[in-house]
Amino acid sequence: MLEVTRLTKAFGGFVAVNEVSFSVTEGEILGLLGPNGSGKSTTFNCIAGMLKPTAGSVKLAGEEIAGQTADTACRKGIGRTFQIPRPFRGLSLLENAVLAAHYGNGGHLSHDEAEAIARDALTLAQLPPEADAMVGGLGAAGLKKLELARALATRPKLLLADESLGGLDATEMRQAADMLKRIRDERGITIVWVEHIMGVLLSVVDRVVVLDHGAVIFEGTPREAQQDEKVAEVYLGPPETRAA
Ligand SMILES: Nc1ncnc2c1ncn2[C@@H]1O[C@H](COP(=O)(O)OP(=O)(O)OP(=O)(O)O)[C@@H](O)[C@H]1O
Repeated sequence: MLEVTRLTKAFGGFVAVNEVSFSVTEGEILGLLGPNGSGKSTTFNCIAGMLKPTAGSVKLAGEEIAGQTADTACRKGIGRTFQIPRPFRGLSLLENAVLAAHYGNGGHLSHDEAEAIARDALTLAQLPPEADAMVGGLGAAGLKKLELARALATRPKLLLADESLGGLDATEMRQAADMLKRIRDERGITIVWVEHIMGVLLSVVDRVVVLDHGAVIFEGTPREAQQDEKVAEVYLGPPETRAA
């Protein structure tokens, strides 16, 4: 469904993403991992149309989408969440999701259609779909859920989830991971999930791609990732510096 080939993004002379290639099959959950600054968000932003790649190809269902704008990517079926949620705080949860539904569908929906999609997205994200539920009362976990609901309301085929666990406690992380799995299992939405921590992600994803310094250093199953020396080095440092 998604084919990223030799994707490269340079900022001036600095190459943040260097010939990154990976593919995602329909219905899969792929974990895109790597330490801070390894190029995960830049890769994401090139796929979602927030950044124009310097070189390389991004194909969605066989169609080249590299260099297209974010709204084109969204209308072609790529939904994304952001690391730092920025909802419209003066609006209700439902109004936030309705706006996302209109945006993701090119403004072609009637109000009733957009509202039905928005309520469904809020319910899927385990948020109250009632018209009077406001953003103000949400904590970190609630804001992450709203971020997810807004992305779901665009009716994506491919969901790019950016650091869905940031700022959550252990229980909330487990719930967030289970929610992404349920979204894939129940709706068949393909997911690329970016995190800098491995933790609970490994129990949910089908496959893992690990970036370091802008390049792919590992691709395989979660079990293989846990046993891979290069992955351990990136996360834990060289063997001689690790605690016994
Ligand atoms: N607009 C930009 N201009 C210059 N350098 C940038 C820009 N965006 C990102 N970078 C640099 O590119 C590198 C990769 O950044 P990126 O945000 O993609 O990493 P990341 O893996 O997502 O990190 P994190 O886990 O902290 O979000 C970093 O060194 C970062 O400083």
